[in-house]
Amino acid sequence: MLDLGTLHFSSAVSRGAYLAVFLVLAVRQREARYLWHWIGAILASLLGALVLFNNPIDEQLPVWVSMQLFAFYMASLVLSWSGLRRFYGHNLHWPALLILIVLPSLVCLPRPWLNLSAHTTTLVFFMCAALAAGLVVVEIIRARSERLWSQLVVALAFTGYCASFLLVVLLLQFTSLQVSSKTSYLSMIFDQVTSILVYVGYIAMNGERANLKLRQQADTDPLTGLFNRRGIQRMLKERPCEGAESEPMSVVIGDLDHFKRINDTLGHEGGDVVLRIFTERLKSTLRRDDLAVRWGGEEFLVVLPHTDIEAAEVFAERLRELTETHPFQVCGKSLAITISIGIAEVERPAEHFNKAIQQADKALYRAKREGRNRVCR
Ligand SMILES: Nc1nc2c(ncn2[C@@H]2O[C@H](COP(=O)(O)OP(=O)(O)OP(=O)(O)O)[C@@H](O)[C@H]2O)c(=O)[nH]1
Repeated sequence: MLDLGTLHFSSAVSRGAYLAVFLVLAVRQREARYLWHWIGAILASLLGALVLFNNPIDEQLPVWVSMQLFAFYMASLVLSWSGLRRFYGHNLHWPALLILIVLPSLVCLPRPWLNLSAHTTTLVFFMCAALAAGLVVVEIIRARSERLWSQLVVALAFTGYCASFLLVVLLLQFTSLQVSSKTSYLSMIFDQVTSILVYVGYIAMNGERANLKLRQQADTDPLTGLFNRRGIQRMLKERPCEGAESEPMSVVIGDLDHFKRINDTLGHEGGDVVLRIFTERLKSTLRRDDLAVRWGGEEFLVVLPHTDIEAAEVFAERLRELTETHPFQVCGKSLAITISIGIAEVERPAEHFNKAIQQADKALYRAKREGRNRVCR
């Protein structure tokens, strides 16, 4: 079996390794300030491990050593929590964080004068530690909209920490449990496993979010924030039917008329403003399940689930009218802009989506040929 000294040593070494990895990440991702909190958390627990390494646990620890230990381990937990708050974009309340870090140490301070036993101060420490670990779990539960699988690993680890700290509180309070080399041995093994889950979990959360962001950027048109072609193809692959196969589905392709003239008179920036204003109008006409896509330069595609060709025509006509009757205010000028629209119903199965787009595209060209500012099917 491993002796306690070896466990403390391996704990310190593994934390040193995590520290190196997190430092590299923090230097490469300067905007990710939460990484510095997690670096602080690892550093604090590394220092705590070194203090334990230097002090035999079977003897009652001197007040000064207990204070250091409690402060380092509380700092590790609290900085984990503050890092997560930053990760999710929440504000920090530094005074509250500091109080939580130093409270167990402060309780140690008057120990010799108030005749407080080490047992009482240890109890306070574990209660504060359970609170801090619980706060981490609450933070992750509150942020479930982030949809990161890796945050579940961190939540699991901190649930384990919180439960084990509460268990120690109960045992200290209601049994004659003494902190000894045997209990320390078990807690060290538990900590070694759980801290791996926490730190690897943090690295995975960081990577998973970066991946999601990249994928979102690749699927989104930066000017309008709508899906681009790639985005809609992926979306349809992931949600192929948009409802039952028996449900109708239609596609609408709209192209702003004479857009080149707008660019020629107002410049490219003016043209961009028109595209943004049109996007807002388009969005205001959509239902929750409808998907809008920037299909090309001044061409927009709308996928309308649960919609037959008649209903799609009503939608398209409304969009055409909204564009025509509300002049666009750009660079202090009021512009009358119109749109030509082609529509088609998607034959089932949904694999015929591309065929429907070709049909809507043909209808759009007919709308252009027949004089623009109209809907064709
Ligand atoms: N401002 C701006 N212009 C764009 C963008 N993408 C494409 N365009 C311009 O859109 C114009 C499209 O011109 P055309 O394809 O000739 O079509 P049009 O002038 O709208 O004429 P019709 O479609 O026939 O009514 C071109 O001048 C492109 O440079 C963009 O992101 N921003």
